[in-house]
Amino acid sequence: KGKHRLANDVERVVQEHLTYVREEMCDGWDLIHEEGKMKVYRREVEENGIVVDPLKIFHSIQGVTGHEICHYFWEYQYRMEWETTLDSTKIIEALDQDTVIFFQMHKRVWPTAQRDSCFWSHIRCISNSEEDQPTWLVVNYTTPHPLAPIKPPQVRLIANVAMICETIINEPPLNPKDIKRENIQCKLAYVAFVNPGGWVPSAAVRNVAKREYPRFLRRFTSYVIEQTRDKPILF
Ligand SMILES: O=S(=O)(CCO)c1ccc(-c2ccc(C3CCCC3)c([C@H]3C[C@H]3c3ccccn3)c2)cc1
Repeated sequence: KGKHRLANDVERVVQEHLTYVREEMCDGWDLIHEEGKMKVYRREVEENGIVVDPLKIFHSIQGVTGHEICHYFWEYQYRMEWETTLDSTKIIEALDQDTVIFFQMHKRVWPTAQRDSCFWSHIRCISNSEEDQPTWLVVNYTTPHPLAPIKPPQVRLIANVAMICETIINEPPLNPKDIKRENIQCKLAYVAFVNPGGWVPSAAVRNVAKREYPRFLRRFTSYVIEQTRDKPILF
């Protein structure tokens, strides 16, 4: 199938994330939260007085693959089952079988105005050298769309989010068919650049982010563990 109108944007943003995710976690990143294998880092950044703190979360989940994490993160039909911060979500356009455009209404976070978001969402498998498992990723990136007009007082979020996953197979058995869920784990890096799109009280957004990102990742990963428990492993 031919290239769609946003194919070049998708390629550029995916490559940026792949380059960026490997960046050292030292300069200017604060470890703001740790629970189990989850480490949450943040940089404090303001643009024109608006908090746009980049956020990076590293996590390792036992018993699921990177493909399964990305599948449940990208697919529309599961979203309202793990996303607790949305009033609604819908696909307004499909660009190809791996790239769709979402329009979402986010729950209002007092005292801020309600946010909505319109972003393309792309899922991709990157097979590196054949002996390792492939890397799976999802990128959500804000884009304008005629079916998602800005409707004040709602404020349009500007989001650039990536979920990048590796699958580790511990003590691989001779026959890959014998791999069990207790032998696999997913190492994920979640990166979020979210600009609230309009004035918000810095302290309020920083507190909400510090609480909500770990909560969302905890809930999302538990959801994937539940959904995949009795299913064949999706590599
Ligand atoms: O991973 S995704 O792509 C999943 C797609 O559904 C994603 C996740 C989170 C957001 C988001 C949206 C709004 C806010 C703020 C801005 C002013 C008022 C709300 C925040 C900040 C506050 C942090 C936060 C983190 C997680 C959940 C909710 N709140 C984050 C957007 C997309």
